[in-house]
Amino acid sequence: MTRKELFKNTLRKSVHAWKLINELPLSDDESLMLRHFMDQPGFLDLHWRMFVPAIKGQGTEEQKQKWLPLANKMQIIGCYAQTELGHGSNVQGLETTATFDPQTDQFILHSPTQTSSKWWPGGLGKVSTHAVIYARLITDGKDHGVHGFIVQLRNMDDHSPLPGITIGDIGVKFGNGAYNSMDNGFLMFDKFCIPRDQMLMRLSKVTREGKYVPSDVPRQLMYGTMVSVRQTIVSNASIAMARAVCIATRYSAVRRQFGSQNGGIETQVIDYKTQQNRLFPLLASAYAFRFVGEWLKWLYTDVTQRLEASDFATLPEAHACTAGLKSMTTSATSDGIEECRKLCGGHGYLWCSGLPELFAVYVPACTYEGDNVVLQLQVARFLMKTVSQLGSGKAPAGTTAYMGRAKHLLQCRSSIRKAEDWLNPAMVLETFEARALRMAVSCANNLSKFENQEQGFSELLADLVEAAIAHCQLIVVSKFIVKLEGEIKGKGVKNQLKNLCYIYALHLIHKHLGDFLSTNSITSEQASLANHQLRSLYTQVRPNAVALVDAFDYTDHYLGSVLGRYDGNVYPKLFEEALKDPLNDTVVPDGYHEYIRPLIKQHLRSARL
Ligand SMILES: CC/C=C\C/C=C\C/C=C\C/C=C\C/C=C\C/C=C/C(=O)SCCNC(=O)CCNC(=O)[C@H](O)C(C)(C)COP(=O)(O)OP(=O)(O)OC[C@H]1O[C@@H](n2cnc3c(N)ncnc32)[C@H](O)[C@@H]1OP(=O)(O)O
Ligand SMILES: Cc1cc2nc3c(=O)[nH]c(=O)nc-3n(C[C@H](O)[C@H](O)[C@H](O)COP(=O)(O)OP(=O)(O)OC[C@H]3O[C@@H](n4cnc5c(N)ncnc54)[C@H](O)[C@@H]3O)c2cc1C
Repeated sequence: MTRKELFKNTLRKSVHAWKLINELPLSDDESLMLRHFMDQPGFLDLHWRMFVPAIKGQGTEEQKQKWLPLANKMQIIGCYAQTELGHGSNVQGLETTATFDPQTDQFILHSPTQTSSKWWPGGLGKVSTHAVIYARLITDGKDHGVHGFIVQLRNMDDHSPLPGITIGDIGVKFGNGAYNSMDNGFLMFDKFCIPRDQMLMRLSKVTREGKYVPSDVPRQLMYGTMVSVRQTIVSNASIAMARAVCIATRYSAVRRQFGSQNGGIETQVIDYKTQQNRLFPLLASAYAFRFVGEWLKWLYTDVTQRLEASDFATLPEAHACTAGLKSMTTSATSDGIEECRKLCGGHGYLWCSGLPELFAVYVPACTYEGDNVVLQLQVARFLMKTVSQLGSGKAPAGTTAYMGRAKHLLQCRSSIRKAEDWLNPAMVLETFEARALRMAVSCANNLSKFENQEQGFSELLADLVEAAIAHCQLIVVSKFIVKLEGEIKGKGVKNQLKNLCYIYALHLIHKHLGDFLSTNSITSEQASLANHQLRSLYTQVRPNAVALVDAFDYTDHYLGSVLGRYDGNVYPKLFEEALKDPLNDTVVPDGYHEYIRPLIKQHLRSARL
């Protein structure tokens, strides 16, 4: 499809999905599922996942009563317009202004520079009638920082931009189809006026007289919509990873190379330990991310309930967990999808393998909802704060509770003696805790050598990110272990999940061996034992690998991959796909007479053939 066709077709699908949701009707969870199977980024994502939650989270009761019924019936379509051409990560650096005019009781929205243009918001370019706009609030010449506003962008009769608004699509993005179904947009305001009651005023207010009334709740609640989406992105990472792994595992069982004896069949590539060493940790990650996603959903629900009761104590942890896990799981999944493409050899590079499109549509997850490095630095700040409070009498809680055992974890030596000891959950956990704590404490010690903490922080950024990743990996491993300790129906299933849990943990040790050795969390002998155990786990997973990906229950239609077909009938179908290519419509290609024939003829003449 051309870009225009792709965009229009996605509009068609989105509106059809919305019709089904109402007609059947579907519950909220079912509606999310339907969107998932629609399987293309589109304006519904931003309307439901960001515009509506932003109003719910930051609007007053009156604002919710006014706007939510319209949004819930999709009589208005909204998006979330925060990022600007010049500023994305640095939200406090946004330039768009919203200046209160007491004479008209209005805010004047203005884009003072080119870099202040909104740039990137999905659904903004061509579809949205409304947006939640983030702009600097100015009253009486004073800048109060960034706040949210509900703004109508387009005329409700003919969809034209309202006077004072310039709006459009930012152009083609990575990949052929991928994210190009979405109208990520730009937007500029030229002194555009909105009524005062369209500032989202649950957190802070501007009175009729133009007085700014700050809230008595943390201003970070303004970032709540991002926290909510980051949480869902973790579960989505599992879905995308599982999809790539399903394709690569099924195909690795079909594909044979070398090893034929006396004219017999060749070896299935899934039997090579190198293939297993690349594939099975990704299979394990798909399960691990699913379980940590379930836990994160619980954490998010818990913090939401606490916030409603004005208990803000767990907000920093919820922010650190959603930011860190969003970052860690999306980076691992993007890398994992690419690894799965390589695991499928040359055929993985074919569009019909389903992997190139999956990669192209998935990889921006490392950037949207917060650049992955920037987000890990938020985790690092949280860790440094926690370390600095050790010994102050304030016991670390939640995911940093292990830091409360700092004295032990800083000096303990792993008691792993034989390979099977690596199947002991307490020993594995302690290894990850020791490594995470020691990396965090080492950063804190190095920071303390700087007179200026912020300067020290900038100097140590790379180490801080590594410490944050170590903490996030510990969370994933520990939540996998907790899952195993809970109720899992079926002993066989539990055994399989145990294998995957240890593959996940031991492979991380192998991959980040430098961290584990340099922090003396394990010895090089213990590292060898971990490798030995890993190989044995691969052997145990091998006979069940295909069943473990079938368990994801993806249809062939959803996978969209010739290589990942459930029936394994890969080669005939590759031919069928090839023959569908427009280049094969004719035997002699268009251009032959124009370019190939004259070239050949010229050579034939000169060679006197
Ligand atoms: C085939 C498949 C197809 C599709 C895929 C399927 C499904 C998709 C699934 C889900 C996707 C859903 C939606 C669509 C996807 C994309 C849409 C994308 C939308 C966007 O990208 S919106 C824009 C997002 N932008 C960002 O994330 C910006 C990142 N920057 C920030 O968040 C902050 O500015 C930053 C960097 C965290 C903080 O900057 P700064 O240091 O300047 O901090 P502040 O001074 O502002 O605050 C300091 C203080 O506040 C704490 N804090 C920061 N953030 C939060 C927070 N969110 N909650 C709580 N607390 C927070 C921070 O720790 C500091 O605390 P301290 O003072 O140290 O105690
Ligand atoms: C597909 C897609 C959809 C999007 N949808 C929306 C949307 O609906 N609404 C919306 O408002 N926005 C949206 N965005 C924008 C997105 O949120 C931002 O792109 C994202 O937050 C990153 O910001 P940036 O582009 O400014 O990156 P930058 O911050 O410019 O990052 C560039 C580089 O600088 C590094 N860097 C930046 N700051 C630091 C630091 N402090 N320390 C160390 N390194 C740093 C980063 O790691 C990165 O390597 C979308 C983006 C994409 C790609």
